[in-house]
Amino acid sequence: MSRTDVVVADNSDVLTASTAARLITRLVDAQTARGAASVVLTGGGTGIEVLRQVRHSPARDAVDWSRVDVYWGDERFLPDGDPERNETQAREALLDHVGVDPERVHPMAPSGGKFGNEADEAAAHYAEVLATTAAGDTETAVPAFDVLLLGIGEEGHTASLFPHTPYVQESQRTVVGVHDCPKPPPTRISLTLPAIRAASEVWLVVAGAGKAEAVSAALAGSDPVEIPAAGPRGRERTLWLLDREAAG
Ligand SMILES: O=C(O)[C@H](O)[C@@H](O)[C@H](O)[C@H](O)COP(=O)(O)O
Repeated sequence: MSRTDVVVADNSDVLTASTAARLITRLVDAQTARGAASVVLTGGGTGIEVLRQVRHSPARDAVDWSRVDVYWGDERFLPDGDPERNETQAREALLDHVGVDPERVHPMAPSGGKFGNEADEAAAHYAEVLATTAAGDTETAVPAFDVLLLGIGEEGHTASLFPHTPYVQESQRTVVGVHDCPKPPPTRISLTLPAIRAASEVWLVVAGAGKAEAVSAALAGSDPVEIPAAGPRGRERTLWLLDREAAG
């Protein structure tokens, strides 16, 4: 049975630094248990700052980065190398500074690449990548990610699943092309809730008073169609990592 925990840090600096320490420990524990670790990264300022904090942590290299499988929960569908891409920011913040195995880093496709400007095709391809690496891990053809990181927006979006959209209601596909996003850029790729729920642990890392209402609504068990951040849950654990402002 999955459990939900809420941990509140005094401020956003303590939140991101402590989340980085927790992530390092989670990855080391996974590698100790099964020889590898898998993490799903998020975009957004808070999520990227966590990666920067991992990079600067004295404990960073307790992780064998060559045995970490890296995925993304969502991506802005922009040209390769675009500074607004979550992949670009994650590489600058952490991945380019540790010894990850390029074969084990799985970015979502950029626009203008092999899928041109077809975000839906790029999304379908990422679903195939997940199914291939899942190897029967879970019933949803998605790897049993050790930890899946998420941020949330003030109106309750998470990953690129926004309120009252068909994407947050998707129950079959694991990855979708998302169009007309209210948060720029308008076209994205996102894991769906069934894919997110394949993770062993889901961590929602949230800072700032502007998010307090969405956090409160999600924790109160709102309908994910209204508050998508109410939808994610880990198979073993759902962890809300908040600063005091976001905790309300
Ligand atoms: O690509 C994105 O924009 C993210 O995946 C998005 O879900 C983000 O995590 C939240 O919007 C929080 O962003 P902030 O941490 O910048 O508020």
